[in-house]
Amino acid sequence: MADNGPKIIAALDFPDSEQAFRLVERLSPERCRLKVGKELFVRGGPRLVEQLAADGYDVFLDLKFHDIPNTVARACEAAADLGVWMVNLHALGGRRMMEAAREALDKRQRRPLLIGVTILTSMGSEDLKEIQLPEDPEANVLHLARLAQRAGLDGVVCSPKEVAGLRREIAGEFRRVTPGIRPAWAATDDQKRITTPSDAIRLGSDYLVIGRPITAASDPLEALRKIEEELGV
Ligand SMILES: O=C(O)c1cc(=O)[nH]c(=O)n1[C@@H]1O[C@H](COP(=O)(O)O)[C@@H](O)[C@H]1O
Repeated sequence: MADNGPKIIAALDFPDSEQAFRLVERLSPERCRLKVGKELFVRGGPRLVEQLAADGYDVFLDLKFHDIPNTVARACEAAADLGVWMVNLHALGGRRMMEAAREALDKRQRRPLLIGVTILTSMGSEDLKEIQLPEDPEANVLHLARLAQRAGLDGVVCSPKEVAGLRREIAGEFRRVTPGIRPAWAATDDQKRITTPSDAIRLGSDYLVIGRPITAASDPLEALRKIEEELGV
């Protein structure tokens, strides 16, 4: 369901704006989209997000909102004011929370894509058992994705491992945004449900969120180039 733009979303998980901009100034909006998550947002603030958007980048503001419906709806409006392309919330916040966010964004002329995080890609069966959720990650992802679609969301974040099931079960225009991407040459880190970039595309991911394989590489641009080569772009 992705548009024709780049499928790679580079996660700018840097401790400060300077480091983020050092990489960004060597990229281009035609090459990748950018994700600003909690670490960089808390350090760099909304102005950094506005700057990236003004530079022509599609910005995914990844703050994973999870709160009462009113709070999340207002936070989504604030995100939209920054001119971001995509914003996310935790589907585990429930249907009413997701609906409130969608309704708030619907009042606007132009709105970001609203995406629900299902089960974090860092979680495996043991982690789910501990919090008394069904142990099968895919069953949880499918359930939460159906709920998200009914609440009017534009898609979900999940691992590429669950994408094939989502394609079978959920019809229509529903984006599948997948972190948990690890080229064969990269470390797994704290991620549990992972695939390579090419497998993620083959399985049907619309967008690949990639952080440390690029940002922690000794040569981030070379790492990105190798990923593009693997994807044939
Ligand atoms: O919403 C996200 O972007 C997200 C959801 C999820 O389930 N797992 C996940 O890793 N992410 C984010 O995707 C990025 C993955 O980074 P790396 O593991 O370094 O490639 C991080 O910025 C995470 O915050």
